[in-house]
Amino acid sequence: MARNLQIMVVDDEEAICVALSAWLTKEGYSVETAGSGAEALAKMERQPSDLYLVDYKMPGMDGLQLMAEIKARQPDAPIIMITAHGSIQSAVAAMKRGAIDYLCKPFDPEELSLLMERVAAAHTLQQAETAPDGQWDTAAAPPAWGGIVGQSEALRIVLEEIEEVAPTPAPVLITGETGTGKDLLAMAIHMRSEQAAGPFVAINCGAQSETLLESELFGHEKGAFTGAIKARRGRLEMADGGTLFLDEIGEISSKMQVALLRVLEEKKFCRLGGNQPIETRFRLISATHRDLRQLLREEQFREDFFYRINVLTIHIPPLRERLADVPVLADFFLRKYAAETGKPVEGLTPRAMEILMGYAWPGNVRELRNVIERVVVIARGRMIGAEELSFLQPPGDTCIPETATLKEMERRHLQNALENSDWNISRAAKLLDIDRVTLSRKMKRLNLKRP
Ligand SMILES: Nc1ncnc2c1ncn2[C@@H]1O[C@H](COP(=O)(O)OP(=O)(O)OP(=O)(O)O)[C@@H](O)[C@H]1O
Repeated sequence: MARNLQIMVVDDEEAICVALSAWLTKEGYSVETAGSGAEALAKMERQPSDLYLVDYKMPGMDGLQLMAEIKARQPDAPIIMITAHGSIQSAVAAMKRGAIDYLCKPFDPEELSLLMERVAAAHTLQQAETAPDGQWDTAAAPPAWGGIVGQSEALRIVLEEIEEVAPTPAPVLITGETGTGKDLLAMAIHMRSEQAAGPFVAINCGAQSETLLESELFGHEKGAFTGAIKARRGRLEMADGGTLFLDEIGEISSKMQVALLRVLEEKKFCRLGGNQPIETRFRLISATHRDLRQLLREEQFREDFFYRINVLTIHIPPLRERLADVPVLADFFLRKYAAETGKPVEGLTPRAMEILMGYAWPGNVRELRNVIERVVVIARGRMIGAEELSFLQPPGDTCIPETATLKEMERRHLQNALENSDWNISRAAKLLDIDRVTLSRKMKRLNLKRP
């Protein structure tokens, strides 16, 4: 995935520059390297970066001196100091002089990944906030919201609710159909919360088996189970001082609900295979596309856990109930994919837009994004016409009647994807942009079987 962040890595050890550059490039960032402070400043004159990763100990100009030089030229530039393992003093010195964080050598890829995501999110938000005009053009519109595009009244209300709940420490439950943007909303809450400077740690509870989820959340000690060759921190630990986002919370087992409830109440836990309590304090945000009250009635969800995670609720309506967002989202994705693919596509014809507005979007914004990506890739001219969107109007019996229930629509939609993939679950899941486990679960629930 291409990310909108230019990073400069400054280190006199070439191996570190090469390794960091390769890793960050793989993660989708644009990277430039410099072997000394002087080289970094020269490169910066030509092309300033959005983020600087600077080694503390370098011959000639050291990390702190370089940081002062960068700040003199680019006062708002975020700088992360690279320090040797265990060198807490240098990390503290760097933070005191304005570094936003520090990284210890050798690098923990997971930590690096989280740190970069946090910086990238802050950067997107800052860019949106300083953009001359956002998508919101009414006087009552909220300030720009990093990455959240829309102009409907329904979305405006949701964003207002976010402004209200974000600064409080209370757990938030975000509900809404799949693909409505719950992840983006969770991130927006984090960015406006007291923990904004801390980590935002997300985990999809529905995408993995219970054992894996448990070890991802709690971490484990060395030898806790076969294959645990070294100790590993879990997400509960990583989220300390920040936000823990539990996506697809409706999918977790009763046993896991009990375990998490205990952590939420005691604010401490033990890694798997360990007996040393570890303290952790985080803001909890959960999300689900399921009706948790229904799950409560069916006794598939615990009441105590439900009330614990559901102190504040934010509901994001499906796209078909906020059609005013469709044109701006379509335009946003069209520009994005045109820029990424280098295609000279400029817009949609009025008839094409009518088709988008008339479609039910069972997969919500994610589906709209995928549709636009697809039509940009196949586009021949500068405008996308109705014929390029004809696949949104399935012929004959696959046509979904206007009175269809959501469940029927979901079933038809999944069936279409499965038929288009010869009932290959991996391919269909990719087409639908969900994971295999979720698709298999949905198939079971909707009683969808290969004919
Ligand atoms: N208002 C929006 N503006 C821009 N992009 C959006 C918006 N809403 C959703 N998206 C994009 O649509 C895709 C799906 O959004 P997201 O993953 O947040 O949905 P979700 O509700 O969390 O889905 P799921 O329940 O499947 O996890 C993402 O690529 C996201 O960036």
